[in-house]
Amino acid sequence: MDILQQEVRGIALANLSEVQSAPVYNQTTVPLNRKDSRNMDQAVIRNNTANSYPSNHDIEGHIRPFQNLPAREAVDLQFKDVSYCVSLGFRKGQKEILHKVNGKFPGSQLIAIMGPSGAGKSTLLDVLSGYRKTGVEGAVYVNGRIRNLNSFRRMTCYITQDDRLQTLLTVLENMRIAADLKLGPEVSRHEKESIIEDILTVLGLYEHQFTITKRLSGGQRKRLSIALELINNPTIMFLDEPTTGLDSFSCNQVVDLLKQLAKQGRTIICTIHQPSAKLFQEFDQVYVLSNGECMYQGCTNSLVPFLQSVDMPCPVYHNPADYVIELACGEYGDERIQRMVMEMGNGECTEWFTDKRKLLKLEQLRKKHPLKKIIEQSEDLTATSQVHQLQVLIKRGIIKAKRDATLTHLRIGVNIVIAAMLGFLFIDAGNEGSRVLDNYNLLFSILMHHMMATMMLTVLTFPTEMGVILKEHFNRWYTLKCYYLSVSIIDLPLSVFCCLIFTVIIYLMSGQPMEWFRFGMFFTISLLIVLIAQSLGLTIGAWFNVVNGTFLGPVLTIPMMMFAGFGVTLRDLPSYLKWGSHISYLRYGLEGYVNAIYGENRETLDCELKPYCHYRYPAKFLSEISMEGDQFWKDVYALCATLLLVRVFCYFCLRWKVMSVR
Ligand SMILES: Nc1ncnc2c1ncn2[C@@H]1O[C@H](COP(=O)(O)OP(=O)(O)OP(=O)(O)O)[C@@H](O)[C@H]1O
Repeated sequence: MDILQQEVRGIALANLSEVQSAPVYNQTTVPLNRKDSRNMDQAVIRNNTANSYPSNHDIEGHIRPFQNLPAREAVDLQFKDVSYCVSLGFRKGQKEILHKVNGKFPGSQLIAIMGPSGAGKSTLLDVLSGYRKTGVEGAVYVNGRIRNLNSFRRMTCYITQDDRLQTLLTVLENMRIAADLKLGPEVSRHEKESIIEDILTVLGLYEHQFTITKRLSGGQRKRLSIALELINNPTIMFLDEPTTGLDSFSCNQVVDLLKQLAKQGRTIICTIHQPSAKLFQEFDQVYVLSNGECMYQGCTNSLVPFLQSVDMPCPVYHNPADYVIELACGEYGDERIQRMVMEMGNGECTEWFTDKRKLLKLEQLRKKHPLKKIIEQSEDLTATSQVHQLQVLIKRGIIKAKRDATLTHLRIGVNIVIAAMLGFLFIDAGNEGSRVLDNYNLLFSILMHHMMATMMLTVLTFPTEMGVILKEHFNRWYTLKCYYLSVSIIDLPLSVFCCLIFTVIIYLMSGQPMEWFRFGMFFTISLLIVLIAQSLGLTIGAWFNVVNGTFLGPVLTIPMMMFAGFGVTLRDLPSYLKWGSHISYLRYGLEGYVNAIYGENRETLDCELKPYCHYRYPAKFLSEISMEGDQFWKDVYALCATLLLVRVFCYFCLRWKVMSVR
């Protein structure tokens, strides 16, 4: 398998040297056919409008090539007896989605996996790309040799159906980040810029390079998804429903582009629902699935003769793609499906390929692609060092944070507004002996604000980010460790700023003691609570979707509140529940606040509003709520330990989530 890795590396190195020398495609411009000229006309018309697509043809009518993405050596993909099972849950058994399917996907071809909804198209794509590993049986061969997943992933990319993009970055920023993460340090900035310019031009995104991604149209987003993965010039591209949700013009553009990529030696495999007759003709090969079995495999043009041969002729004027889907749906009876599956040998039959002689057997493929010298390759699939990944991810995080209306602007606004509201409600409560209980309520309110506002914001926003992480991590942009570290680092200054602004407002308005060390203690506790809440939010957001997370976040907080010592003092907690107060970080937070304000031998309080002040002496109040003794540092240590634990736990949750979907 290492030899295969070596082979891939060889291709990659060859590719790099080609980038530096003469680009292969300078000599191999592809003349336009009739369809191309039609497209060019359309492109020209659109170029005259405000929202234009740039033409990807030169003035002589040739398709403008990828100058900086040289051709790839074609890679053959074959699979034998591939089955895939999912567990339906505890004691519910298993469900087999793919039933021992076989197939051959030769290199340099644009291949469509078709079938009705639920036939198993996405599942087959996931299995072939290596995205799904658990529950998979059978063998996948790459150039005649059993697939080594690590080597295979180095030469492939996976483009999901939903465009998982960083919507707050411009097209160019997205491309630059992708180039920085996906191209090794040996590629210079100039080369990266040339590659980006080339890809954006060919994909018709050059004119939109300064547009924020969230403002792109569906078709442009899809092309950007493809552009991002093209940066490191993959040999095999898997695309899940690249045309879904696009108008016919955008569909044609995307498929035309895929065809160009296939012509350059890449194997392009995509699932597709029900293509129009015109779009269907664009594909070189079709693989039709029905209920997890192969009904047809072969050249697109051979589908009609095949249907004829099995006595299911395609009606005249009927789109063959529509007809075969109708058959696969069982509209003409299940026995027809079974007949086609049998005739096809569940994908083993190669009768209907264009040029059968060119289809090589596994041993012939191995001979054609001999083993190369083994070079040790690390298990790490990423192209750059972890320090570099961290730098790039932090850079991206900062751009996002500056533009994020929810996580940054709203968060700062909420902190200012809530601090001012609480300040007005508890104005000057901090120094007045008759308002000690009010002030205690205020401290608890501050604790709840820091906890809920930070946690819920993360619970609501992180699940959206999870999809992007899954895609980028699978496509080897970065390691999870680097991503997690970057998130933690980026959030820190914002947390400090929000906490500081909140603490200053509330501290001054509520008339807390004007001593720097007390302010420092108060701020420290606030910051630790915010960081713990953020980590809990990340954990819940990584594990659950938005709906479950929104429910579970507050619900899981209730026991922590019970044990904080607010309603029931720590002394009055039943002995069998005392353990709860030791694990409640809210208890340490509240105790820390109380100590910051009333501990450290605070002097006697003013008593101006009422003739009798029960808690004029702070020590008396501390004793009554059983928080006497200066516990502050113990609380800080406990909060630091909780923070560390939750952070580590969060990382493992994230890891587990990334692994479990596969
Ligand atoms: N984790 C799972 N548990 C149970 N059933 C599953 C699971 N994943 C997929 N399936 C089932 O497997 C079948 C194939 O799903 P898949 O998503 O591959 O279909 P598809 O052909 O891509 O459909 P569509 O075109 O609608 O996306 C469906 O019936 C789906 O319900």
